Amino acid sequence: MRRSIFVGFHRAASKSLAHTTFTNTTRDKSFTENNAVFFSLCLRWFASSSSSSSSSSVTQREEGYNASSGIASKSSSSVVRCDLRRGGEKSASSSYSHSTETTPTSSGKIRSTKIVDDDMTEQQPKKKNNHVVFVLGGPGAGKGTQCANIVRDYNFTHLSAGDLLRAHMKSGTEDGNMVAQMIKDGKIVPSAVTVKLLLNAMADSKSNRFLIDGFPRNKENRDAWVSEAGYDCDFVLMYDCTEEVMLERLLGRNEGRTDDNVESIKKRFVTFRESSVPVVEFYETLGKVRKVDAIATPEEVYEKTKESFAQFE
Ligand SMILES: Nc1ncnc2c1ncn2[C@@H]1O[C@H](COP(=O)(O)OP(=O)(O)O)[C@@H](O)[C@H]1O
Ligand SMILES: Nc1ccn([C@H]2C[C@H](O)[C@@H](COP(=O)(O)OP(=O)(O)O)O2)c(=O)n1
Repeated sequence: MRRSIFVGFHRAASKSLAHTTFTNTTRDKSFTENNAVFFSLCLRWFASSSSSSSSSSVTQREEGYNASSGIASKSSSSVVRCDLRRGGEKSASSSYSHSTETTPTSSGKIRSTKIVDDDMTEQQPKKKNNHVVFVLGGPGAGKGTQCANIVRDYNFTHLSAGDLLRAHMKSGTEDGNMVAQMIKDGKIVPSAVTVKLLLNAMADSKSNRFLIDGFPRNKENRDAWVSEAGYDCDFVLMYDCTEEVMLERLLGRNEGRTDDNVESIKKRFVTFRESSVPVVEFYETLGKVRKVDAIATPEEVYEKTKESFAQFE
């Protein structure tokens, strides 16, 4: 904890230095004066924080996150940004435009992986104490089938991203038509559309346990979720299945879907391999993936699934 606070302190100091350097016209004089004042303030701060016990520091920080104070949201966005950079994705600023002064600068100085992961867990506030489980797996792996069992036994609300998108495509709007074409082509619909549908559905629900099925389909989906929802999932339930088995299941599904034909299915498999597998791998680096072998009878798959829900009994 002390180390985390110190890293924040160090970062704020670096940022202040950078700011001073680039904005002062009478650079040398002002630089020296500003930094003398700044470091004197820092020394005072450090002396006072050293005198308080470490347990009270922990309590204060935890309380800060729960209360969603300004300080808490600063720390939180700062940490998520580090994580994004580690994943080598798009620039943090484009994804988190609500960021504040404590956001890491472009100097790219990032904390160690261990500390980032600890902070991910500590700092993401859970809105309304929501529990969110992302359910992933290839097309036809059996996600929807197993979600129905979990809903029955563990009091979860099931939100299928695919179902929400299919309802949306029937709206007849331009947006809906675009979604229809993308689904037929096995493509992933822009995250803004999907995340909005999911968050609206959650807002309409009184539940605080959500199974979000078929989401996030790619890293962009995941980043948009964290940005908009403000928190990550509890864990990812991943149904592992071969394409051969999935193809056979999809061709026998018979739900009248526009994408359950050989041509669309092949495209969906490619999309799954190229976009969805990497997001599962990303969550593996966070230790959040619970894999279930999906090549068995539905009952056997469910027996394995239940192991991940013991905490919800
Ligand atoms: N373990 C299983 N064994 C055999 N068939 C299954 C199994 N799980 C699901 N199915 C069937 O496979 C098809 C696809 O399952 P579904 O749950 O809709 O997959 P997903 O939601 O992952 O696309 C459905 O017709 C379903 O009844
Ligand atoms: N997060 C998501 C989830 C689904 N979609 C689109 C693209 C998918 O091929 C279709 C169908 O998804 P759905 O989860 O219902 O079905 P499958 O797992 O492919 O059987 O919806 C999306 O664009 N983004």
